Amino acid sequence: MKPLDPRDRLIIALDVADRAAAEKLVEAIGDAAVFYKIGMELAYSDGGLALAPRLAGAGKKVFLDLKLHDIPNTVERATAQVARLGATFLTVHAYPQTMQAAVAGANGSELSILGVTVLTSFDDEDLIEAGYRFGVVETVRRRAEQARALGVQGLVASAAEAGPVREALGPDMILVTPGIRPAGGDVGDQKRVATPGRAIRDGADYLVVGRPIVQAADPRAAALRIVAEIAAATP
Ligand SMILES: O=C(O)c1cc(=O)[nH]c(=O)n1[C@@H]1O[C@H](COP(=O)(O)O)[C@@H](O)[C@H]1O
Repeated sequence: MKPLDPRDRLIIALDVADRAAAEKLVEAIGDAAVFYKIGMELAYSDGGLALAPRLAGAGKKVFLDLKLHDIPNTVERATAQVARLGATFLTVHAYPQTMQAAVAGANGSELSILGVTVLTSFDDEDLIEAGYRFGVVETVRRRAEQARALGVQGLVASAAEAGPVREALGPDMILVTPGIRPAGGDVGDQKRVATPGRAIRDGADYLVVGRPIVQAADPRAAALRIVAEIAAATP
């Protein structure tokens, strides 16, 4: 289950407005990557969600980043629907009720559930502002422990706290880290970022990269550079 080839560890976020733009990007990336994330922007566009079975049928891996969060009955039934789309990963917010329901909904399918711990655009102050009792590292660690106890397959967290998260998860759970920026890259709205090399060295299994590839003048070259950095950091 864990990726061995550096190329398999890069997940490219197809954060584009429509299916045609996404197809064009996948075509341009070619064999530089195999794993693609369909997030809210593309999923809610006309035919965006239908791209998941299309890509899976073409031999790509698909991460459906729908960040489900609702009452357990709704999450379980929605997850069972998503499980028919051929995706490898589905995100839900890492609340215990939500994670438990998603695991039940995916039961018996190929779909793995990833709990989104604390968004990488949040820092300690943002959590306090939102009414949380703990800062980022403690909140992520607690959610990691809850996810593990509930049999969730993996977590999404920033590479900035990958070390303590990996400790809480143990070696087998999947750790996916967005907020990846090549050294000196524009951070944008992200607050907890790390370079590809650091994320891998600190225990990430997969890196999610959007704008540094999607908005690059040459997305394939940008993807190849990140895969090379992953390879250089892989023991
Ligand atoms: O669930 C995610 O993938 C996610 C979680 C998180 O905490 N932070 C985060 O940035 N993401 C996603 O990862 C991608 C990061 O995009 P870039 O900042 O452009 O590389 C986006 O598609 C986000 O929706």
